[in-house]
Amino acid sequence: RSSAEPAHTESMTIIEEVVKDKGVIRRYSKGKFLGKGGFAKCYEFINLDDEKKVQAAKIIPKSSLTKNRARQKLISEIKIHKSLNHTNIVKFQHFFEDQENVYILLEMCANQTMNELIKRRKRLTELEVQCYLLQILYSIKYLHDNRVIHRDLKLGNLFLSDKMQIKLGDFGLATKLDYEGERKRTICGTPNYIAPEILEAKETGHSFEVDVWSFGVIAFTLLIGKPPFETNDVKSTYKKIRTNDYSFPEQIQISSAAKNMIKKILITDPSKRPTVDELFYDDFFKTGGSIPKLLPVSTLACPPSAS
Ligand SMILES: COc1cc(C(=O)NC2CCN(C)CC2)ccc1Nc1cc2c(cn1)c(C)nn2-c1cc(Cl)cc(CCC(N)=O)c1
Repeated sequence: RSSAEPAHTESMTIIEEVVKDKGVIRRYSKGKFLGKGGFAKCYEFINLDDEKKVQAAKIIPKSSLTKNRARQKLISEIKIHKSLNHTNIVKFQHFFEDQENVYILLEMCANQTMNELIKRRKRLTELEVQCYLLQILYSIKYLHDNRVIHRDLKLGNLFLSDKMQIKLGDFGLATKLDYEGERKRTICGTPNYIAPEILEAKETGHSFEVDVWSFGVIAFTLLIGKPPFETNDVKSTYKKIRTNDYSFPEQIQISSAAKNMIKKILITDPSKRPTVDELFYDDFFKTGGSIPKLLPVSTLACPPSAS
């Protein structure tokens, strides 16, 4: 600390207006509040020493890290996320701490998450779903090829960049297998689109197939407008997942290719589900025309065809 700075200011505020990262003397200006997740709060951070670069700062108060489990979870999230590098995965840019907080600086995704998109649009056209699902498949393939299981794939973790590219984020429940064939047996935190084998805590454990299950739930939600097992209480939702109790609403027309893909994925027995590599060749992605790499920003508000 420079002598000019009185010592007591650091203890008075929780998140200072200009936060200093002592490690490399970087200064950030705290911008608007973007939202929260668990104990973390997310703010826009403008990097005062790097052409005003804007980043998403996930800020975790140290007061929430007193329990060892919460600390281990954060350490695991940082360790796994730091090691990843893929265009459809949120870039982990930097992390540092001060007396009050841990700061994780992440790639800014200016068009929020697919949660907000679905809230605005109700449901998407099949062309849009093909475009988004392909990008999500690329991100999951990259994770699985690197022996990482995300374990909490959901619309709220699928961010949209300013160019409308999908960026998978939030590795708080992710795990890295130590060897091929390893099966995980425990998970903490409530994944939203949870696979039945995790619910049953099968002695056979769980693995990559849980991400494929969540991918199927995401596909259903984007096409229909709400998740397949949704009820108004968690216990009933878990029962529907365990008994594979879901159906396609009559009043919503979706192609048989879309229905068949979802039916192939939402299978209780994980060994019967397709792998990510197999899903790239599913009929749902075999369209006469080509699938756009990116959609126009206008589709945040209305379908692409209505141009
Ligand atoms: C400009 O960029 C954003 C804007 C907004 C936004 O407009 N949020 C409004 C804020 C005001 N309230 C009333 C409505 C939502 C939301 C997210 C933005 N970008 C944005 C947010 C981001 C990231 C990248 N980019 C990453 C990575 N992690 N997080 C992150 C982290 C946490 Cl802990 C919580 C949230 C909010 C919940 C959520 N899942 O969106 C987000």
